[in-house]
Amino acid sequence: MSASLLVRGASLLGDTTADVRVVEGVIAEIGPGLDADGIEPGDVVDGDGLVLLPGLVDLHTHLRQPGREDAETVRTGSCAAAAGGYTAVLAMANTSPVTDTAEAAEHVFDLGRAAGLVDVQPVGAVTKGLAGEELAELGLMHRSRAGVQVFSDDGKCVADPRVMRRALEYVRAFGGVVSQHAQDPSLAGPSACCHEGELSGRLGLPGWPGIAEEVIVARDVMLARHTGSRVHVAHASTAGTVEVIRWAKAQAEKDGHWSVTAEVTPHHLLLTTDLLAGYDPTFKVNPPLRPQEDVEALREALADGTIDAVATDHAPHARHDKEHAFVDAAFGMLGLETALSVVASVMVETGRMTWADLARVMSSTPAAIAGLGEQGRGLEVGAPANLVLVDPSADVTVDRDASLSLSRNNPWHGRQFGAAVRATYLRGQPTFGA
Ligand SMILES: NC(=O)N[C@@H](CC(=O)O)C(=O)O
Ligand SMILES: [Zn+2]
Ligand SMILES: [Zn+2]
Repeated sequence: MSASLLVRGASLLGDTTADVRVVEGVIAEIGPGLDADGIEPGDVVDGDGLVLLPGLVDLHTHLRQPGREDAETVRTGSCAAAAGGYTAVLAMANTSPVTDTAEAAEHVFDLGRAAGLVDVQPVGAVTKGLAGEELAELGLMHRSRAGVQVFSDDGKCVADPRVMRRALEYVRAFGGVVSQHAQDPSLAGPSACCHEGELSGRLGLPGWPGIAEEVIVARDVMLARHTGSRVHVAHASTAGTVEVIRWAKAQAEKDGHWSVTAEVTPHHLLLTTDLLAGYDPTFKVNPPLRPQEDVEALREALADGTIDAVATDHAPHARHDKEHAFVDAAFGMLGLETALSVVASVMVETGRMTWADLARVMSSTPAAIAGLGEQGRGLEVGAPANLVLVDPSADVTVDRDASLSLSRNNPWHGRQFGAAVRATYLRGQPTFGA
């Protein structure tokens, strides 16, 4: 397989039909009826009936390596990412050891390059050991070979406002961003595991109220404004969070010297808290699945740009951590392989967004937030050929046992979707399908 290919007759961003010629990993020509000179016959791809999008970029992936290679490795997670149409993923820092030094970040970066299926970009921890007290080596991680731009204690909230303020001040110097797992630890107590509401009462599960997210988001946007820095809201899950972000974006626009961005997960766009009625730990996740009103607000916010991006929060867990009584099971669910199908079904097939909008929220905007400029260039001549071919009229049923992830905590098992990834290319090299 060479890194040169010709994709014939696909609908670019779901719009115009054209051919795309890739030479040595770079988009060389876009137009109707391109000739196949110099392209091996096996490298001419029939795109008829398919939608061509730029490779997806995930701002929020847990790859588990180092430390929990029983749940996922950089290689298996990269395989799952490529199968989901991704060409870059940001690998969260809550590994063991934590990615809180330049060496740790370079290690994850190198594992990603060695796997070679997606660009693995490490996220650096905000605090040493995710303990929430002392800042990690933010500057050294940024200046390292890994070039860390995004910092997060994800899995834990940077709860101390003084620590958050200092982190924002620190990353401002080099244009970095702090991605916050917004969960006030005292409002959502230590055993909170389910949306606090009528259902949590009935099930007898400790509740995790939306306000525990919203107060942290409100605090953080004020800190970002005060410090003139950039804050990113990880996995936004409530209507109240959307309101705060909407207000904050309007202020940031007027002020001009700070910014807030936000992501939503595919599961928070479709699944609701009533799935917990069966006490199945597959549906246990942080933040918890919320009621339909929140889901509606998140969809609207994604469509109108209040929420900037979709991020998977792919969180693989080994059977022995997930198969427990609900209160004891680990938080998190798989997401890389199904994200495009879910977002297409909720947002595109319903007419809320176009394929071009989907490419914006799943590729160019997340690339911009993470400072991965080349990954965000999209379908233009001269851009790296990071491509995904999507079948918009597939009829697929998710099978957890067909997953390329090492884990099986798949909340989509048995669900049917109308769009599916057919092939993925990283700089012209096929990484899935094809
Ligand atoms: N989302 C989850 O439920 N779990 C994540 C951590 C996190 O994203 O907060 C994990 O690392 O398993
Ligand atoms: Zn989180
Ligand atoms: Zn996460």
